[in-house]
Amino acid sequence: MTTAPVVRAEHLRKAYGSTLAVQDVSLTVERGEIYGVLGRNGAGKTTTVEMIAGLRRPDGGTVEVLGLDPTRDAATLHEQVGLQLQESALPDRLRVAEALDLYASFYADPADPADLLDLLGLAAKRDAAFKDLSGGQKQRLSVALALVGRPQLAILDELTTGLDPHARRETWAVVEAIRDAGVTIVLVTHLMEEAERLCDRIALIASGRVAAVGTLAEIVRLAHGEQVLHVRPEAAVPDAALLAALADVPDMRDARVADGALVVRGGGALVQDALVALARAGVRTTDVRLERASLEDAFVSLTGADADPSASTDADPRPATTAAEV
Ligand SMILES: Nc1ncnc2c1ncn2[C@@H]1O[C@H](COP(=O)(O)OP(=O)(O)OP(=O)(O)O)[C@@H](O)[C@H]1O
Repeated sequence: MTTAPVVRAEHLRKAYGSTLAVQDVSLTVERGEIYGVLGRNGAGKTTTVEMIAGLRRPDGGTVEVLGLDPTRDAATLHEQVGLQLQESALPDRLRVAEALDLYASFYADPADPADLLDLLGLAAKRDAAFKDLSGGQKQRLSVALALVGRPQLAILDELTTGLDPHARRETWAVVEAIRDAGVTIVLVTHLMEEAERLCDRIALIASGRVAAVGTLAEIVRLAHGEQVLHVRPEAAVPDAALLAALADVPDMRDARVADGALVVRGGGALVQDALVALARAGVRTTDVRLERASLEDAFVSLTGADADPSASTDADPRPATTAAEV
């Protein structure tokens, strides 16, 4: 098995007229991973993956997929790359099994449609017409169609947009099953929770550029350091006195008081150093809690974007205090 990356994109650029959709995107997708391309609507995610898929020719930069040029070697790559694009539609009356058989006929060595229907939980729907499928079932069928050519790479764009939380979770399980079957996946999403749940590595895209790339843990660390410490003083202490007590804590990036509790962010030996500094200042503490900074915090910090839950039109299973979308 080769260890060469499945996708290697360098300094990709693409404009539509005067709109510079992708300004400078470089990314490398390794074999076997689920690679997330995460960003707000209009950030340039779809344009990026369309260049990777060979559907658009870059204005600048280079892209290689499985060692080939997606535009020049489109015919060869068609057999190797499965593509599920946003809002794929099929004729209303086409039945699930018919659609799969039709797509299978495009390939020399297709997957067994029955196996795919099992994998995607659609076996009971094999005779259902496209128009009678639920949103989640339609999405899963579109994934099945992307996989029928037995691709090495599957590109899945906004796979769960518009699905309810239950259908979304089912679809996530399918993506994991596909990865476990050996397919490398590029997953375009604007859902934080989806990226957190599924992706081995993530490229955060903002305004046509890569704001950060890495594992979730790396991105969070890059943005905030590793730790967020919440401490509540036993007795009321003026805010200024609390903050003054922490003034010399090494590796502290931020400290603030909210509702009488201190929230301290930083790296290194933050917890120990902050608690010692408070003790030295005579502040007795209770309710000490350490929190992992979330991907959403990291996104806001790295891209300067304002995570605004009201911008969302999707059902979001998480509490309203956290924005699930970027
Ligand atoms: N065919 C097109 N013609 C003109 N402008 C386009 C076209 N496709 C995309 N754009 C513009 O390019 C920018 C990037 O769009 P793109 O679809 O790549 O972003 P995205 O991150 O995938 O967003 P979304 O999640 O909304 O699809 C946006 O400003 C968009 O309006």
